[in-house]
Parts: sequence; structure tokens; C-alpha cells
Amino acid sequence: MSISANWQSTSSVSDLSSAEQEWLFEPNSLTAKLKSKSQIFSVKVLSEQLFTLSPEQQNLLSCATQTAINREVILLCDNVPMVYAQSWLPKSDASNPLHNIGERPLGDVIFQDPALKRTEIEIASFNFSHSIQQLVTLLNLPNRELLGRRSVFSLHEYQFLVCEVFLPGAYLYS
Ligand SMILES: C=C(O[C@@H]1C=C(C(=O)O)C=C[C@H]1O)C(=O)O
Repeated sequence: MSISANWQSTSSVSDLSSAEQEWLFEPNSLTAKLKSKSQIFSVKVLSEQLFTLSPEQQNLLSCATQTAINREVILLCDNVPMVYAQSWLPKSDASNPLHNIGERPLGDVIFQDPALKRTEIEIASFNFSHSIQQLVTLLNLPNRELLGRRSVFSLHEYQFLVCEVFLPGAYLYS
């Protein structure tokens, strides 16, 4: 699913509530933050496929390779869908910690490594006409304007892009 959006740097976004800022600007693991708010945390993998990167994505990931793994998941707290996440991971072999993470949360893998670096977080809103709303409807959630964030991580020689869209019912809208 495309989550193209009008991504803006956090410094150019002003009218956010404190709850929205708390969640959108969270510098550490979103998985850990969601786990702290729930009894049962789970990951539903929607898909993991090899894709050709768009020129913009190639530029974002400053990578020469044209293909990457597109991983789409839903993060659930106590079985309530909270976040749709789409990550673009480098094609890899078993030696790469990002290889084949399955139902494990990406955050549990990458935030264990002190070498992890995160570039600035960008924010976007997703209105009623955005394709993400089809997923919201599929999940039987009420359609509403959604907020999301994305950033590029680097871990040793790997760069990868993580985009997260907060679904209706997520804590930051309360
Ligand atoms: C990057 C993180 O990992 C989370 C888990 C993801 C996954 O399992 O695919 C994707 C994005 C994040 O919401 C994090 O916890 O911050």
C-alpha cells in the first residue's frame, strides 16, 4: 500500500496536542512504548515482499540497490490495532539482523543494538481519501484523519525506512 504523503519535518508542524507530540516524536522504540501501555502486545504481518524502490526511496535510503523488502504490519495492543507500519528493509541474508524477523517486532530487534542511528522524524497526516483508509475500513475501524511518522534508521552498513501510521483508537488521539 502506498503511504505517500506530505511528509514534513517536526519543526514545521505546530498544531499538535501534547499526546500527539508524545507519540509522534517518540525517539525510542514505539514497540516498547506500546508494550508499556498494554497487557498483550502482538504483531500481525500483512506482507513481506521484495519490491523495486522508487527513486525517492532510493534517495531516502541512499542505497545503490534497487530492491528492498517491503514489510507491512499491524501492531496490536490487547488485540486492538494501534499502528500500521511499513518498513523498507535491505535485501539481506541470514547474517543480517533484519533478515526474516517474522512476527517479532522490528523494534525489539533494532533497538537492542547500540549502533542504531535514527535520522530526523517526519510527520504527515492522512485524510479520508488516502488509501490507508481502505485498511481502516477493512479493520472495521472508524475512518478519521490519521497521523503518521517516518524516519530512516541506519544499523552498521544497512539503511532502512520505517513509516508508522497511528490507527483510530491509538492512544495519541485520546
Ligand atoms: C521500529 C520499531 O518497530 C516497530 C515494529 C515494526 C515491525 O515489526 O515491522 C515496524 C515499525 C515499528 O512500529 C519500533 O518499535 O520503534
